[in-house]
Amino acid sequence: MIPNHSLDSEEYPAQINQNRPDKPEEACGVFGIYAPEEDVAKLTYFGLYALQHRGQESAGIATFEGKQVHLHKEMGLVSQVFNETILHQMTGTLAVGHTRYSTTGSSRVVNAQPAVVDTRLGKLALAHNGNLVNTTRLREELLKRDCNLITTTDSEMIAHAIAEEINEGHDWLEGAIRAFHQCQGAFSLVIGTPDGMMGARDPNGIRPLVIGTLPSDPVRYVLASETCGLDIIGAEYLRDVEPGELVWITEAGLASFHWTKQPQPKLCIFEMIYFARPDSIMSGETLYSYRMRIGRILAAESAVDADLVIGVPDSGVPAAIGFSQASGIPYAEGLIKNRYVGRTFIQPTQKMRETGIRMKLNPLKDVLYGKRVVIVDDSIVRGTTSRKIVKALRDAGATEVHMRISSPPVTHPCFYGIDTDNQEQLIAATKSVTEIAKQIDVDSLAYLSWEGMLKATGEDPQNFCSACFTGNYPVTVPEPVKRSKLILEKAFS
Ligand SMILES: O=P(O)(O)OC[C@H]1O[C@H](OP(=O)(O)OP(=O)(O)O)[C@H](O)[C@@H]1O
Ligand SMILES: NC(=O)CC[C@H](N)C(=O)O
Ligand SMILES: [Mg+2]
Repeated sequence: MIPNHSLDSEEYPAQINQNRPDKPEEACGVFGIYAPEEDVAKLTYFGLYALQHRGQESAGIATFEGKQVHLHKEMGLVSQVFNETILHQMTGTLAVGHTRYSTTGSSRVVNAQPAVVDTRLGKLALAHNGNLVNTTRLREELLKRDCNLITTTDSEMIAHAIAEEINEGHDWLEGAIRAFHQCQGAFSLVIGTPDGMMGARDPNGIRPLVIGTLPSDPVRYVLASETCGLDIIGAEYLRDVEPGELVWITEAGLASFHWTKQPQPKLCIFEMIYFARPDSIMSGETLYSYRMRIGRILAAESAVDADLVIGVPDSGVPAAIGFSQASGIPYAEGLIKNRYVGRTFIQPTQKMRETGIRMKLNPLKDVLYGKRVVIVDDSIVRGTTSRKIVKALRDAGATEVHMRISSPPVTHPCFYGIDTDNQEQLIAATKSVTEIAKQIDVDSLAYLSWEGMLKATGEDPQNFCSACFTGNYPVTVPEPVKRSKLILEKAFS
């Protein structure tokens, strides 16, 4: 157990992390389970294992045994942070877990989650996916209330805001709800307490959070960022935590509270396009199905004459299959992914990122030689992946390379918990499609339309946040925060 981290030299304001070439596009994974009869630490470990793609910097679990909290968190992957011995010591009736990719506050162990904070009712342990946009104000308020903030994360601020309300006499639920009203931005939360576990989403439900049940009597509940976190432990998907909902899970079961009068669903569409796992259910179906469908729409919108369709593993593959089905052009595997290389390339320099891509994806010469190839990926963010891949395909003998992207151009950074880069790093923020095609050296390039992407969800397009494609941010981003990531108007025009 390592409760002893302290922050020595990092300065505040902890604005949203910016301009870090080593950052892939990720968010965080949260998990929680209330099941006194089970080994909750081990089940949380498995849940986090399934949510590893959401954050690869650090991992942590807190278990509650009455008022006692066992906490272990470290930098690294879930499999590196935990082992049998550690998990064995983490007894309890409920557990909360987190895989982190930092968005506010640096990537250091002190900032790893769950954030554990003392209150008059006992400790709370909070795991957060999302990102607040009003951290400067919130921090000032908390400091005025003499809070002992030891990290530079927004997540710790939420934990302290709840603790402050509890310490002023409110109970867990009132305290949490009062604190949520002080937070602006994206927050999907799992919060452990000695008396039960909470799950909550911000009024827009920007980040996902689902509820599952264990096949047990009495019914026990599980919370996870995605349904793949339920599948791995044999829990059944019950439903999503709704935007603006708080669920309270105790020995008595699950109670639901709608803590805000005007919830307005704005699920992040990038979760559907790229971020979440294809076997996770969102909007009533697995994302594999959604991604196949947008591949089909892409083929209809931007047909091309070619011999072969290939996908960029992993996340480009379902759309490539859909593209092939709709166009009638045969699908093949043209790039083999080394399964031991993580989701993306966490290297500090551009040169190392590029080596990372070669290490990760290797072209199949026999498949590609002499062929006119359509290559489908889910997104182009900085353009590093596409440029390298196109070169590799040509080196392998492809005679033409046509790139098709199953999302619109990413032109704006995310402030709500996916770490798309600073705007000037986003290739489509400053370049036209023709310029991008030239830069990545393809014979043709086409993106999915924004309308096509949203129509394919089968839901009201208003129910999604697509700010990274439009710049229309559903939760107002304060000017100083905007400035930390956006190209200033003058420079842009
Ligand atoms: O334009 P870029 O900045 O290079 O980023 C875009 C690439 O990054 C993502 O893949 P990633 O390798 O992160 O994960 P995946 O294996 O799940 O596809 C995405 O699917 C694109 O392939
Ligand atoms: N990507 C996320 O969801 C990160 C959660 C939180 N903002 C942090 O930086 O720790
Ligand atoms: Mg990819």
